[in-house]
Amino acid sequence: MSYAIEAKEVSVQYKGFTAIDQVSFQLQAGKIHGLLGRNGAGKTTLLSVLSAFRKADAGSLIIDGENPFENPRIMQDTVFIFDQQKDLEYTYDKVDEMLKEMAYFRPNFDEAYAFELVKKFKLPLNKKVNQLSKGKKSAFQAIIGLASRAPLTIFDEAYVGMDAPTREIFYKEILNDQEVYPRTIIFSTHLVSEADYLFDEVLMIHNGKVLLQDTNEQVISKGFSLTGSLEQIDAFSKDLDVLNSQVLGGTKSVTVYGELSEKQRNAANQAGIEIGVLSLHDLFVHLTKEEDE
Ligand SMILES: Nc1ncnc2c1ncn2[C@@H]1O[C@H](COP(=O)(O)OP(=O)(O)OP(=O)(O)O)[C@@H](O)[C@H]1O
Repeated sequence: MSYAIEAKEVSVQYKGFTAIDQVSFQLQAGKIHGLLGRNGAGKTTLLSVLSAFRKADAGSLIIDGENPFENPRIMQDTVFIFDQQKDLEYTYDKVDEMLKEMAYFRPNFDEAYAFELVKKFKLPLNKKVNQLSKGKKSAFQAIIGLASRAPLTIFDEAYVGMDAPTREIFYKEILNDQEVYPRTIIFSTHLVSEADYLFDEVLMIHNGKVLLQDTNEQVISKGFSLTGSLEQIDAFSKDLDVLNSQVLGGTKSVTVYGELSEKQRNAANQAGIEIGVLSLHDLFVHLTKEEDE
């Protein structure tokens, strides 16, 4: 089971400051959506609306055909995992006790899978949750998020404190379990380069607005770099959407957002201009660059 989401002109304000500014998008059910945005872009605010933690100030939000706010069915089927290090300081139950209790709150919670994950993440079962290290607390949260198998599963920078090998286990588990038990997953992150292979679709936000939304494949296909002599690149790129440029001696390299026609590609090849691919990380960095950076 997985939920589709449709947001229309959703806005959220904090005392007059617009954190989410009339955003509209659709998230397809059963896909992994990467939510990318810089610090303060509005990711957590948006996710707290999608998980019905807070009500939008304007616009409409429909999840699986209904408004999720104060909606017991949708709320029970939504899991929102975020960095709860502070709250977990006051959780005195042991890891195994907590995991056993989860089945009362989460209709699809798979206890056997949760304990399998405990082994993979090497969590000490009989330690109290508040005594876990930072990374293990995040792993504990990730286990709840995964084993809940909720139709709408939201991970908001849920990897905080996990070391690189642990994050790798987390990412692989998302992919593997999603394949067997498809659900709608939204995964917000700054660590774009290491997590980009997870995403079916990408929603990029900037200053509270949607910058782009497309399949991961489409987004990546729209970015490329051109490298050649300064004069050649200047001439070739004058009508292109250049995001960034670098000059090294007589060589110039530009990052471009858009698509090259077959004719342009042939012309570039003939002129000896090198066409390179860009990663989602490169595009994210270039597309969200501020004027003074
Ligand atoms: N409770 C609040 N009161 C006032 N402003 C807030 C509040 N929470 C968030 N904001 C502001 O709203 C904007 C969006 O914040 P949000 O936490 O949603 O961003 P984010 O993309 O999750 O950032 P980060 O990547 O740094 O976690 C920021 O400018 C932030 O300062």
